[in-house]
Amino acid sequence: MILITEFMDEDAVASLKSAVPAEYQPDLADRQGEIPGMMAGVQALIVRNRTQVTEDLLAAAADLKVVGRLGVGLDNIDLAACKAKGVEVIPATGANNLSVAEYVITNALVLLRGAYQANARMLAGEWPRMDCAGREVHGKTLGLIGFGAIAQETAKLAQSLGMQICATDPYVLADSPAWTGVMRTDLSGVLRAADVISLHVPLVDATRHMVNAQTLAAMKPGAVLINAARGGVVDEDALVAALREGKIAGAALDVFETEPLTAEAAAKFEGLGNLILTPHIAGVTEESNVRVSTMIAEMVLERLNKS
Ligand SMILES: O=C(O)[C@H](O)COP(=O)(O)O
Repeated sequence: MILITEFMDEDAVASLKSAVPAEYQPDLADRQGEIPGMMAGVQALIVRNRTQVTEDLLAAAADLKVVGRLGVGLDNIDLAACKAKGVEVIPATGANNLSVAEYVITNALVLLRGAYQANARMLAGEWPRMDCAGREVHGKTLGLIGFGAIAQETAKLAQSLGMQICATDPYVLADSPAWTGVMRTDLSGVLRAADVISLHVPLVDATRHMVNAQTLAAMKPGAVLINAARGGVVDEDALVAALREGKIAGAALDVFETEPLTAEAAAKFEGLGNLILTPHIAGVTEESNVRVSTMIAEMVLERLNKS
């Protein structure tokens, strides 16, 4: 039996159902408390980023062999507890690289251009030409904090637009071909050089609030920040202060310290110009949903067939 607790491409669900009994409840992550009670007989659990795969859930999952993750971030899964129970965790590595890379490039263009938030003023009869005359990305520097596969895809797109790239990542070896045409530096080097900074690190202890008052102060005046990684990597209060004080020129946030973003948690962003908020969709397009879902369906079935 397979239990799917969040949305998945319907064709991929159908292919699972044709092979093994599968229960598809795309809203089950909203009722997290019900999941442990449904785990008896479940050999594979398929989740996105909202289902919390905790030690408690695993304790109720005597038959579980594999967790398929319809995405790449694993901070909602207790990896140590999975390992201890011999439960394999399979992420959809690579399947949403392009959608995140396109998201970052779109936001770099929109944030530097500064032209797309004029509707209210124009509908009120204004003609704010000079306020909407922004900057080009060509010739600007994109700084990537974390230089894994998604960041590398983003770098390629940015280079095709004439951007320079600098990046930091202690896990990509100095002699990796990935660095060709990219300035390899450290965090402070990225903060100093970049006009656009994009985050590509997982949320772990070492990256929590990695972007804080100090790092924001070290960014170039006029620089912008894009976070499509994980909410906890950015200290939201420090970011709001930096935006209010004009220390940086804009930000795009796809991920938040609290998700879903409640009206209460969103209130601090009220009234900020050049701020783009999206609901954790950087990695989710129609196409990536098909790629991610197909990959996980195939890999989960392969894993179940082995046992
Ligand atoms: O980790 C990821 O790949 C992204 O956060 C997308 O994951 P999601 O599809 O669960 O939103």
